[in-house]
Amino acid sequence: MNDAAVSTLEGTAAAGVTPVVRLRKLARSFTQGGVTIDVLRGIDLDVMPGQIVALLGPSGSGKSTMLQAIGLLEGGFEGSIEIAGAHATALGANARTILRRDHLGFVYQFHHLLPDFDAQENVILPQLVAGRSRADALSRAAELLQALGLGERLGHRPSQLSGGEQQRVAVARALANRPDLVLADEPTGNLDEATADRVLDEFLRLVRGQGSAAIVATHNQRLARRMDRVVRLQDGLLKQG
Ligand SMILES: Nc1ncnc2c1ncn2[C@@H]1O[C@H](COP(=O)(O)OP(=O)(O)OP(=O)(O)O)[C@@H](O)[C@H]1O
Repeated sequence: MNDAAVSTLEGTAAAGVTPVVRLRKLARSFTQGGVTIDVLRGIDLDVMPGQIVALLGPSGSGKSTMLQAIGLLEGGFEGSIEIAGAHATALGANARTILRRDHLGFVYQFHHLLPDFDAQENVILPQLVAGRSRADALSRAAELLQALGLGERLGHRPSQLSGGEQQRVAVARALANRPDLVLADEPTGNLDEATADRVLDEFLRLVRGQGSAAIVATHNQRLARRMDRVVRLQDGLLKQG
C-alpha cells in the first residue's frame, strides 16, 4: 500500500479528496438534575469516501450521541461538522434536512421500519422523498432486497419478518439512495451472533460494492475488526485503533 493509501486509511485527508465527514472539536454536554456530564469533549475525525469505520466504546461512552451529531438530527453541539464539504453547523433546518437526504443513510439497532408498509414500500419511501420515480424506486428496492436474500419477502410487513430479516430491510432502506455515508448504530446489536455476522457481512459487501463510507457503532471488537479502521470513544475523546 502506498503512503497516500495508508494516510487515507488512517483518516488524513489526501490532497484534493474531500472527507465525507469532518469533525473538529465536537463537544456535547448534558445537564440533568443540576449535574452536567461532558459526553463528548472535543472530537476530531475525518472519514474519507468509501472508508468503513468501526466506532467502539463502552456503554454510555457517547457513540449514539456522536452519530446523532453527524446525522444532523439534534442540536446542542459545539464544534464543527462538515458533511461532504458543507459546514452543517452553519445551516438552517431546511438545508440540514437536504444535506441529510442527499448524503446520509441510517441503520439503527431497532429497525424503525414503518409497520403498515411492506418491505419493498419501506425501501422505496426514502427514494421517493429524494425525487426518484416510483418505477425506479421499486426496481432499486427489489434489487437490494434480492441481494439481501429477501427476494421472496418483498410484500411482507415488518411483523411478518424475523428480526434478522427486518434488519436487512433496514439496511436496504439505508442504502437505497446510495448515500456517501451510512451511519449505523449497533446495527446487529439486537440479533443472535450467527445472524449478526451474516447481516453484517451483507451490509459490508453492499456498502463496499456501492462505494459508500460508513461509521458503525458497536461494542463488539470481533465485528469491528472486519472494518477498514477502528476508532474508540473513551472519556469523551476519540482514540485511533
Ligand atoms: N438526552 C439526554 N439527556 C441527558 N443525558 C443523555 C441524553 N442522551 C444521552 N445522555 C447521556 O450521555 C451518555 C452517552 O450516551 P450514548 O447513548 O451516546 O452512549 P452510547 O455509547 O451510545 O451507549 P450504548 O452503547 O449503551 O448505546 C450517557 O451517559 C447518557 O446518559
